[in-house]
Amino acid sequence: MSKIRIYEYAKQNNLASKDVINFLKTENVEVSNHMSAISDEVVKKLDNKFKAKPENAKKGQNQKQSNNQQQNRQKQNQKNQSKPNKNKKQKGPKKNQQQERPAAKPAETPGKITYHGTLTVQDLAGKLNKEPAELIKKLMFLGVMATKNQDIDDDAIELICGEYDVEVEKEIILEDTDLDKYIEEDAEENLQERPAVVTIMGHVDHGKTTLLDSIRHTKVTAGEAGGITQHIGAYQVENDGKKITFLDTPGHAAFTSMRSRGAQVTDIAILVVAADDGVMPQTVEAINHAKAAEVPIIVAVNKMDKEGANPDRVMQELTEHQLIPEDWGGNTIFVNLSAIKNEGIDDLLEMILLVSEVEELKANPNAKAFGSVIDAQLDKGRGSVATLLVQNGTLHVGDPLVVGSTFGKVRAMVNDLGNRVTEVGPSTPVEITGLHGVPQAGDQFLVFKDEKKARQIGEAREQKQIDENRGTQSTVSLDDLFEQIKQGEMKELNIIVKADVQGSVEALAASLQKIEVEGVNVKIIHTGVGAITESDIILASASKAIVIGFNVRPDVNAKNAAESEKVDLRLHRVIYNAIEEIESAMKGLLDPEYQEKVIGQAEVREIFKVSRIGTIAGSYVTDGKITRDAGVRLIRDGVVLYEGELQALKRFKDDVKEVQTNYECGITISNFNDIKEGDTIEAFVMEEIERK
Ligand SMILES: Nc1nc2c(ncn2[C@@H]2O[C@H](COP(=O)(O)OP(=O)(O)OP(=O)(O)O)[C@@H](O)[C@H]2O)c(=O)[nH]1
Repeated sequence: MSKIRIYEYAKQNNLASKDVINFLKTENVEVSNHMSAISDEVVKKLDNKFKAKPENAKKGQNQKQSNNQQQNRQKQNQKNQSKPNKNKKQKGPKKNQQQERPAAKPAETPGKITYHGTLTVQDLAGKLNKEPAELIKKLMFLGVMATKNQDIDDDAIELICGEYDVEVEKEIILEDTDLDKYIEEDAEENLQERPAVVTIMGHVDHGKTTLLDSIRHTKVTAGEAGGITQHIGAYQVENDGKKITFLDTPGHAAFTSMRSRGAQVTDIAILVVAADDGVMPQTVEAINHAKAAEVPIIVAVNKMDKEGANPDRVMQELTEHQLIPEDWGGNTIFVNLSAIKNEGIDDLLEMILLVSEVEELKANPNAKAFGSVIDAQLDKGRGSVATLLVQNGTLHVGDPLVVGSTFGKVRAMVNDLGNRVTEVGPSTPVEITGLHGVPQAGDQFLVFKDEKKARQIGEAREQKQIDENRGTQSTVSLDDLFEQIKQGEMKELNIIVKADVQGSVEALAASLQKIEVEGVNVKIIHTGVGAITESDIILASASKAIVIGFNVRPDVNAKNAAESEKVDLRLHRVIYNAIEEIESAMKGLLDPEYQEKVIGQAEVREIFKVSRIGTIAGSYVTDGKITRDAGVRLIRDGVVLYEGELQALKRFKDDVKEVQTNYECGITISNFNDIKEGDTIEAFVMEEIERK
């Protein structure tokens, strides 16, 4: 791809950069200034405009002697070109194209046209060198009623072009779809303090929802007229004249799934632990999720009103996870409270404000707004409704914006109290309407100066999303690990370890942690006993981690999630192999020639014991197929009990080569008889894969 910049092109062709930029704008090519690089395609466009016809701009001198007549024509052409450029600002791009045309030579129908975004009838007429009226008539015959300035859809454009035998291509600018590129950096002096955004996490039933409600009721109802709060996915409260924003969906799964989409909205995590119950598995998960996101944790020891409440035990248990109270020489804040009795709520809010201060949370309220989607859905009456959290800048009604892979213009805004508002500043949640599509929680949004640009980028992002969904690029994969390490892109390799028993988890994690290759070491971000779950995969995706399963399998949801999130999942039955694989991958020594591929699964429905043969598993193929020469694994409750070979595969009495989905079969496994009803038999083959 050419990396010529506009000013270079202009210089080479004796043109003013401004004229080049103006022309590109009439062609809907996005350029910001004379330093912008332009693609080959755009250069071609410019050549067509500035070189082909006039051919004078740079060669005027030489041609002077050769042909006077031609020169006159050139002058004429030049005039025609410069005229529209001069008054471009007042008249807009579409008129320019029109104005140019009458002076041009008899208009020829082009062989091919390209466009991006949408076209009005007039735009299309211009591109085809036809009169808009002619197109309007043709459209009418095709059953499309449109006026000159109306946008026509892609199908209609194609139909019209077909009528004229013109090839048509819709261009999507895939470069520059990254919203980060458009975020302007804020000067330090423009930054002001902003409210903290808080997420509440913790084990099931430890009181997350009750705490959220309690904070809302004690704080919101007090000051606000009416006091009926809307559930828009987040709310704000005031304490000591300072605001705090709470995300309304408690739990680390939501938190991390947002993070996996690029949204890091939480500034502080409140870890709720019931004083009578202590640290439970999901408490640990929540800690790991918060740590992976590098978010400070405040511990809320809840249910202090209960009889068995034992806050000391909670503290004790949490020290094992490096959350050490200040009293014991650590730096984790613990607040004892009772959500149900509204006790200790003020203390908690005070502590949140304290941590906010330490974190120096700041934003520029005068910038163009950007932030994240908290929640979004399609409403029957209102169309796409999205709750956005403004993270920087101020969002106004009427602002054009790109949100995830969609775009629009803020039509109306409603805050968490159900009031209509016209503008909202940093750390404020607000529900908006006016988007063309429904974004996803965790998507980022950014306000643009004009609607057209928002639309172009929104459409390009949508296209990119579609392409990416088709693609197979993984987040972090052992296959390209070495490349990433070599390029210095990776400092730490994040790993999640799941195994059948705690002993294996610990052994594996300890060995993995010792690996260090070229300054890159392994960081175990989460461990657990049991099958690999969707939550593990989401955490892996958000943290760019690899998941290692030792004697365990992913459950169905996890398997699907790993596929869609492109998380590299490695399953092992020998600890040494797991360690060696990681080490080799980091050293670039991974032998990628063979890879295991699961080809099918069968459910064991009935057991027949035949003394001569052993246990025959009367099975039903639920997925893929089972083949005679495949390797097999016996899985019970997500745990691999045995891995080996098939001894026999039968349909009724006959030996068969393979059995497809939805068929029954009899399976015997070589040297293994401990098969039970409800077990799963998984068939796999070793497949040769292409080396990168
Ligand atoms: N005694 C007492 N009970 C509480 C307190 N806080 C919550 N509970 C009770 O604990 C139970 C669970 O509370 P929730 O707020 O639903 O817990 P949660 O963590 O949101 O639970 P999930 O949404 O299922 O994860 C409910 O019956 C609450 O009434 C408290 O401070 N004291």
